Amino acid sequence: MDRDARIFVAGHRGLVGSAIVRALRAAGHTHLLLRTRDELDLRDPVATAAFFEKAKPDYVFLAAARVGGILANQREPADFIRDNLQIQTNVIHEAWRTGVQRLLFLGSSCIYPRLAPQPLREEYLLTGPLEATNRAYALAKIAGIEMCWAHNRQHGTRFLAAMPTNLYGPEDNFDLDSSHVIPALLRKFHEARVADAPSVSIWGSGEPRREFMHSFDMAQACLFLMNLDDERFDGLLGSDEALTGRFEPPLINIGVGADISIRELAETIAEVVGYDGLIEHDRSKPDGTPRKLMDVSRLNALGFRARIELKDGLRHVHEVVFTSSQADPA
Ligand SMILES: NC(=O)C1=CN([C@@H]2O[C@H](COP(=O)(O)OP(=O)(O)OC[C@H]3O[C@@H](n4cnc5c(N)ncnc54)[C@H](OP(=O)(O)O)[C@@H]3O)[C@@H](O)[C@H]2O)C=CC1
Ligand SMILES: C[C@H]1O[C@H](OP(=O)(O)OP(=O)(O)OC[C@H]2O[C@@H](n3cnc4c(=O)[nH]c(N)nc43)[C@H](O)[C@@H]2O)[C@@H](O)[C@@H](O)C1=O
Repeated sequence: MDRDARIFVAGHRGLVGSAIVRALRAAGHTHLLLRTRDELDLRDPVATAAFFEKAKPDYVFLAAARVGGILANQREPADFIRDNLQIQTNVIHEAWRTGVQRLLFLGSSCIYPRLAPQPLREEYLLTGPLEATNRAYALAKIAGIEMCWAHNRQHGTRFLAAMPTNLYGPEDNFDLDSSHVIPALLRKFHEARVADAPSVSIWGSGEPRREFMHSFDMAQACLFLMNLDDERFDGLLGSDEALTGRFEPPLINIGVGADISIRELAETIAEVVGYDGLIEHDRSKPDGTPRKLMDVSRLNALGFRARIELKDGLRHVHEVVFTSSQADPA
């Protein structure tokens, strides 16, 4: 991407979008196109079309979505499938119509079957039943992958779908009902330490395993992919199965390649925060998928590796969010 390229970061105030904006600015990009949801609701096809016609982006990072943790996904499946289908349909369609050079669509590791072999390889897409707690969200994301693929096949576009593992970082959602596990536990343990509370309750059995990546590394991976030379980028764009006989969607996993149990995560967060009380389990809350470990060999083979160790990343987020330090995680 040239430094003066017109780059639309959809969802630029979110966890991932804000990290992408920081990474783009650090790399010297000056022509960033940024709109809040109030300025441009991407569920609205007319407003989205008008924006693309006027702003004419060269590149699009599609990090706008309805996002939430296990409970939000379970309680509001209609909102999750509707908003995400609408946002991605409008953005992908307009990106094709207005001649965007490259688009990066962000999906999620929950697109893979609930009981897929581990680590999760890109080829496991559509090979089995999905996890019930986030099936609506996952199906919207799968539709997004197919939309990128269909546009590449029919229109020769260069739209790539990246599937990140579970993410965390400074601009996360820290609401205890709707957030993901890391922001929830950072807040719960921090508040318990301040209040000198005897115990902290975590959801589920603590046995599920998850892989976590800091939003700094996630943003670096996104820029790395969008900056690949044509030969390597085009090599990720999938083939036409009807012609080649091979199932090759335009799909690449983003992750760190290592996971831990939720119980171990809770113990690590307690240590980072300095809390030494008891950890209890609220078994009325769902566990979700037993394990989601990404196979990141395709990304690694291209030359990208995540840099931030989980404990360092947790310390960074705790400092920035709960002690107002502006430390750089890398
Ligand atoms: N967080 C995670 O653990 C993971 C996230 N992902 C994916 O990464 C991407 C980014 O997620 P994340 O940064 O965590 O999400 P956030 O919830 O932090 O941010 C979402 C962003 O999307 C914008 N947005 C939401 N709805 C609309 C809309 N209707 N019109 C315009 N903008 C909208 C929000 O805008 P505003 O700020 O103006 O409200 C916000 O900036 C998503 O595609 C998500 O599925 C994938 C795997 C894991
Ligand atoms: C990224 C991914 O995120 C979602 O899936 P998830 O990985 O299951 O998300 P989660 O981070 O909310 O939970 C991870 C694990 O942690 C446990 N857990 C313990 N205590 C708390 C707790 O206090 N809050 C939360 N949220 N979880 C807790 C929780 O019970 C679960 O076992 C998808 O819906 C979908 O959005 C998606 O793609």
